[in-house]
Amino acid sequence: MPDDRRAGEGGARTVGLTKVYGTGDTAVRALNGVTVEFPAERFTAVVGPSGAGKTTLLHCAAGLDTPTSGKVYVGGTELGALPDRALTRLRRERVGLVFRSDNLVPAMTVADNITLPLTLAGRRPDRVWHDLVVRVLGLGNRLRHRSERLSGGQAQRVALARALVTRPRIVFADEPAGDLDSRTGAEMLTFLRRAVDDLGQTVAMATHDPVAAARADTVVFLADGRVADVMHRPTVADVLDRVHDLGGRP
Ligand SMILES: Nc1ncnc2c1ncn2[C@@H]1O[C@H](COP(=O)(O)OP(=O)(O)OP(=O)(O)O)[C@@H](O)[C@H]1O
Repeated sequence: MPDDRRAGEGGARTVGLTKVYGTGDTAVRALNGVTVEFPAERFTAVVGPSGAGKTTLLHCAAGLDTPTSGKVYVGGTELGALPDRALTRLRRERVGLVFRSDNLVPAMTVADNITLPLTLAGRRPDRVWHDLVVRVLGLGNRLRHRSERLSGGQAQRVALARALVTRPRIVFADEPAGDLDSRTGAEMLTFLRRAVDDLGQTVAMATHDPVAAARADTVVFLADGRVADVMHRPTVADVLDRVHDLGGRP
């Protein structure tokens, strides 16, 4: 589903991003000059050991957290230059989020959970796009189910559909398979791939898992808040080797 506007303006990128939590002796430099590209219509994984800054990077890139310095662009728009209301709107309409154990509203149907971001924004779904997302994610026969009856893997797929329904510029996924067993986790990664390959979406995913990372088109290695390496067309063995070279387990 690529469109020219999307291809022309790119997915998202950060330039010299720094994030310091706290002050004085207790200050933690979670990001230290991170320049990274999440190209349009590509699947990018961010890998690194615990505390490397993966979640902080995704949160800053998604406009959920404010960097201490540096810039974030979603499409052609610089987030730091936006007034609050415009930032809220961009976050709602241009960014999709999928987190570990994502919270669906349990008493609502799958259908209503998927369209929730649009309902909150007072918008109607684009039916053609909505139906395509539902079909590609294999949720067509679940739409009337109550969300509390879903398995963990199904719930994550609904969370992905909810992230995609606004047709965002980019979907940020933080350990989206982290709470799933390995088979269901692998399925979730297949659906993230489909979001890119079949729907022309852009995905940025943080993970500890080299097997998950190898499903991406590009892997960005983070260590101590810095980009340590970027690998294109990764294999599991290459990711494992690189993680080992960088001095640790992912
Ligand atoms: N709200 C916060 N206040 C203070 N320090 C924080 C906060 N959030 C994160 N940090 C610190 O920033 C650093 C980076 O954390 P972050 O959660 O981004 O890493 P991560 O790579 O996602 O780790 P994990 O894989 O364990 O989730 C860590 O040292 C963490 O303790």
